Amino acid sequence: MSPPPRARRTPGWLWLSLMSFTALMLLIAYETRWVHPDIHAYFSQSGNLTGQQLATRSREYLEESLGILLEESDPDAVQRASFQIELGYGLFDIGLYRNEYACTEPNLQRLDALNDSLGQGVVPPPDSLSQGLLQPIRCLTEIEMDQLDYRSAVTNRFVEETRHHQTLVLVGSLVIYLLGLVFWGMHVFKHRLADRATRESLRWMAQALQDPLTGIGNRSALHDDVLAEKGGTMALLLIDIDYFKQYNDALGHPDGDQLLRELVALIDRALSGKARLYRMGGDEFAALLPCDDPRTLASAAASVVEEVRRAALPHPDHPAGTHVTLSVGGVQFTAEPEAFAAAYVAADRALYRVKAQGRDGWQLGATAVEESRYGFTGK
Ligand SMILES: Nc1nc2c(ncn2[C@@H]2O[C@H](COP(=O)(O)OP(=O)(O)OP(=O)(O)O)[C@@H](O)[C@H]2O)c(=O)[nH]1
Repeated sequence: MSPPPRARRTPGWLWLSLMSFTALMLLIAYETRWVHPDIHAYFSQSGNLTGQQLATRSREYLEESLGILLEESDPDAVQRASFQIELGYGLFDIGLYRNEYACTEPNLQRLDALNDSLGQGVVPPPDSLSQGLLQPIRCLTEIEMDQLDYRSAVTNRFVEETRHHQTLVLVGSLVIYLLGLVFWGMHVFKHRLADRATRESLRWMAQALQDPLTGIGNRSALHDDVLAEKGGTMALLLIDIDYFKQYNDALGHPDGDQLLRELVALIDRALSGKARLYRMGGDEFAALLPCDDPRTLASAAASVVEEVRRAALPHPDHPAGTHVTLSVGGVQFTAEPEAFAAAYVAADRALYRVKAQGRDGWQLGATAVEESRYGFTGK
């Protein structure tokens, strides 16, 4: 049998937002760490002569040699001029100039020829001297200008590209940031929805266990609470109003409802707030309280009956008196599902024994206590 297909997990909004913010951080790191060295490398040219700088220096050597030859003609000056021309030649004779500037080759030849004749001690007349040096100087000047133009064009392009790049980074950061915020908002929204659903479920669950008229627990709540007490020794009292039908008939159902609420408060007071109360339906209540001793059970049952007697709530149509009375059946039991079921039957029987014997009293269930030993019944 093939295993069931695994449910595909989609990343939640929280993860999406965290991923967006991580992407944003990476983008910023890229911008500050990777781009910066590029800019630095481009603008920092210390130690490297550029195409323009070589041409400038070469031209300066040639101009110097021209100045020497025009002013002096002694052999020493000629030698110095020849040396300057050689230096200028060396800086002029590079691949970049030869490949890209047509004037380079013929002017290098002119310099060669001039230097040859200077080497033989022959200083050309001023006209041809000017030709021999001025032409290369002019060529070098053109190269300088062109290289300057080239450099500013490259710089402009680089600045433009950098600006474009920065705009992209800015827009990208903004988009990622906004996406992150949206994802985060979705996460918070979803979280709130889940919270609300949980609160709603808890409210429904609480309502499902509550009697809406009196606000105390209902029959299901009693079962749940008994299960929660697992193994504990408890007392269960079943409490029924005597002649409630007549009360309703005489005073109306709203007054009947009010009596139900008042009795809850009285029963609670009788048991000193130590019992949990439940409405089992109609005019029947239950009380659940911890009870290690049958005497506690008897005194709890008696207290409930006494408290209502003391309250002397008028009952205009009570066949046997003038005030509201209660019948109570009690039992002690161990909080286990089966023991509880038996205890409930025993308490119910005890209650009906009270009813059968004229009401307004209490009895304890035989399964829980040895009636013969304690004889706990009360009028
Ligand atoms: N006002 C009101 N009456 C209710 C409510 N639920 C049940 N009752 C009434 O409670 C009465 C219970 O009547 P019975 O079961 O005959 O009990 P009883 O009249 O108290 O008689 P005994 O228990 O034998 O003393 C009925 O008349 C129901 O209409 C409720 O929520 N509000």
